[in-house]
Amino acid sequence: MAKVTTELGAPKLNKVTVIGLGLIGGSFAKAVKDLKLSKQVVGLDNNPTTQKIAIQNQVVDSIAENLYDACFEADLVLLAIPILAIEKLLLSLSSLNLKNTVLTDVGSVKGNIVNTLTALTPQLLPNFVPGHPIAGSERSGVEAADSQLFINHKVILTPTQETNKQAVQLVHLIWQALGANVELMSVKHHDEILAATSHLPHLLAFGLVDCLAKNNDNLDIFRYAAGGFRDFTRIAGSDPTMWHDIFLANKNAVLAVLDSYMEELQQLRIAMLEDNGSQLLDVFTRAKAARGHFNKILESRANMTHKANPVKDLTFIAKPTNKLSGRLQVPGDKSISHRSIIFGSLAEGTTTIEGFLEGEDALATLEAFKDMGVSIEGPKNGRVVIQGVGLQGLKAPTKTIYLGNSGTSMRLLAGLLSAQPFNSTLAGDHSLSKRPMNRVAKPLREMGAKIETGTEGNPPLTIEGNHSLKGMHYDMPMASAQVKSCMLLAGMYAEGKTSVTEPAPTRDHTERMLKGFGYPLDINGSTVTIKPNHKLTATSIHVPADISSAAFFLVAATIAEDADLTLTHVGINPTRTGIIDILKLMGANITLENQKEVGGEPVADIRVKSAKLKGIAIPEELVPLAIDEFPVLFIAASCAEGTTTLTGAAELRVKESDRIQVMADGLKTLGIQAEPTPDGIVIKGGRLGNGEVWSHADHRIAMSFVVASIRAQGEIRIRDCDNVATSFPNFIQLAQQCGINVVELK
Ligand SMILES: O=C(O)C1=C[C@@H](OP(=O)(O)O)[C@@H](O)[C@H](O)C1
Ligand SMILES: C=C(OP(=O)(O)O)C(=O)O
Repeated sequence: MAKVTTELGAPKLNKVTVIGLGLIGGSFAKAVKDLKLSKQVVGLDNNPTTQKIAIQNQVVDSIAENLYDACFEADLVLLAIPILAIEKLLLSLSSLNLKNTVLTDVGSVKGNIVNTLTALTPQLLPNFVPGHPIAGSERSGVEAADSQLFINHKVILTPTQETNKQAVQLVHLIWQALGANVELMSVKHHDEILAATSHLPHLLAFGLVDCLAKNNDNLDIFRYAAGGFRDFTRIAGSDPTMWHDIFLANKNAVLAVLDSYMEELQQLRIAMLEDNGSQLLDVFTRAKAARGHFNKILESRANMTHKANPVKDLTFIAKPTNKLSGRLQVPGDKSISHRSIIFGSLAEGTTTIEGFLEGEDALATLEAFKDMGVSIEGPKNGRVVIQGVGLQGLKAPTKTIYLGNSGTSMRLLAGLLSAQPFNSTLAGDHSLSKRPMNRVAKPLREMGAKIETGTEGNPPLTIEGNHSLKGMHYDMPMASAQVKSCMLLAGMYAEGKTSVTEPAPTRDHTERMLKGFGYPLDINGSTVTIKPNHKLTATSIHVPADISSAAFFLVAATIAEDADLTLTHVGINPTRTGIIDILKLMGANITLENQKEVGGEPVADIRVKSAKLKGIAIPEELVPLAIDEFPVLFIAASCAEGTTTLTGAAELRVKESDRIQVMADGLKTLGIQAEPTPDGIVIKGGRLGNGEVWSHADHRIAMSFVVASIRAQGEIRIRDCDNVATSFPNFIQLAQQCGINVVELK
């Protein structure tokens, strides 16, 4: 098998062959050729006109005379012919003795190909990587070949247990080099998803156009047809032969989704017949909300065109200032907001939440539960009302659950969904798609869960339902409240007891909230134990202001020359107050006023005044208690006299960005000596200069550099700030309100 050169992540091959030079085959060949991924690119197509155009348009280097020549010593052969023709081709290929050649295809149905391989040509199975680029268009033919066709499109690979891992890696890398986002999936799951999202809509479009065209008045119908008709039937212009093949090959999955669609139409028909407006309204409102969510997914995919061609690139311009004052209430706690939705949905009865964070991360969790059939009203001014469905009441989501930028949503949901009687897929944005998920997948698998991750243990997560879990004891290798919470959620459904021991205390909101919902659990030192067969009873929740958001103002007021600022009603759960302890060790002037307990969580008003800071060695035991606050603590360290050293914080490298490296880069740009180490950083206090820094789409980095501007010598331009909305949507307004000199560049 060809040696894959991973330099720049792109393979270097000797010979790539494409059989079938239509739009997809031609575009693949042209892209491989343009990017010089192979010394030769050979095409095979039995249409002489296609052969001519392929050479003329430099889609391939040469056209082979026959299958043998085409495949001889090829490293990779891509089969891009109609699905039903593949069977015959596989039989011919099996007689060629293709020892080291990797085969892959582009068909939009995978089951029939894998069945044929298994039944008729099992010797091809190890080197055959079934694939499907989702990049079709109603254009067709080699003349439409476009080497950019796959950029930012998904390619799904559905290797079987027999598929050779190196073969999968080669195909993965080559698609990646063509700009595609590669995902792995089981064959069955792929075919069901495609039946619903692509095949059914095509069937409907073909059917509607045919039905109207048969009508005597069709001329008038087409003449007056408006945008709705055009939008809905665009895909009826697709290649009839190709679609004929697809429907026959994926018959069962399409019939299943067609039946449920026909039932839905039947119900809509009855609702109209019976003048049941409220039912119509219900369906349309639900559909509109779902479509709105889908738009967000599309938008965020578009955002993945990031860096080279950012669709949005929110820039903050921040300038020095001296005086900060006033009373601010920052938005609700993100960790508690996530958990309020999760437990409210799983409870029996109606849960009301006040102070919910209306940021994108917490809203992603909220949407996920709506996708699973939970009725949730709001948020409206921080108020959310959830009609809980009970521990066994979630419904199968009809599509991939999209969790945007939110690691907490994905890791907590992984535990819950592993124990459900239905399949689910969890996906996220560009940043979340790179974050480690084996930390939850591994222990969940030990409990009996069936989870697939991306090749590097990253999202998407594909979770197979209907596997009963067994309780276990888990000694967590890292201090992570997300892993702990994931295990506790799975433990509510597992047979026997599930216990988790953490290496250092982490935020305990899950434990507190479980108790608040009346679910028993046992906490003994660093070990939490949970058992199944209890229930959650609806309650009301008051989410305190997020100390992780307040942190920006705690540092801002400390480093400003003339500051006296109060942050009201902030959660001061002792597993979250590392920021206060660390700042105080550095010499900050922080006092807690008005302390009380609200809904099981301690809160206080935090008053902070200007102070002269000194560098310290940050005690390692405080690291998990301030884990999200380090970017802004690095700004405090830059303004301190002397050196601040952080160790034991390698976790910072796997957050929304590598927070050690990204902060070090930004601080260096501003003239501060900041030396990253594998598990921390060494920062020498100095004068913050001015310049342009990049947040790498990390909300906390963006806000931290706004804080830095207070003591800068001039203007700081902070790029890539859109994600501030994930945790702190009104950050700029509150910053301006207390005197920070910052604006969004429009
Ligand atoms: O459980 C939670 O709500 C969180 C736990 C922490 O992550 P880890 O568990 O990965 O440390 C933290 O960084 C994150 O912002 C929120
Ligand atoms: C790490 C964070 O969140 P999450 O892991 O939920 O993406 C954060 O908010 O800093």
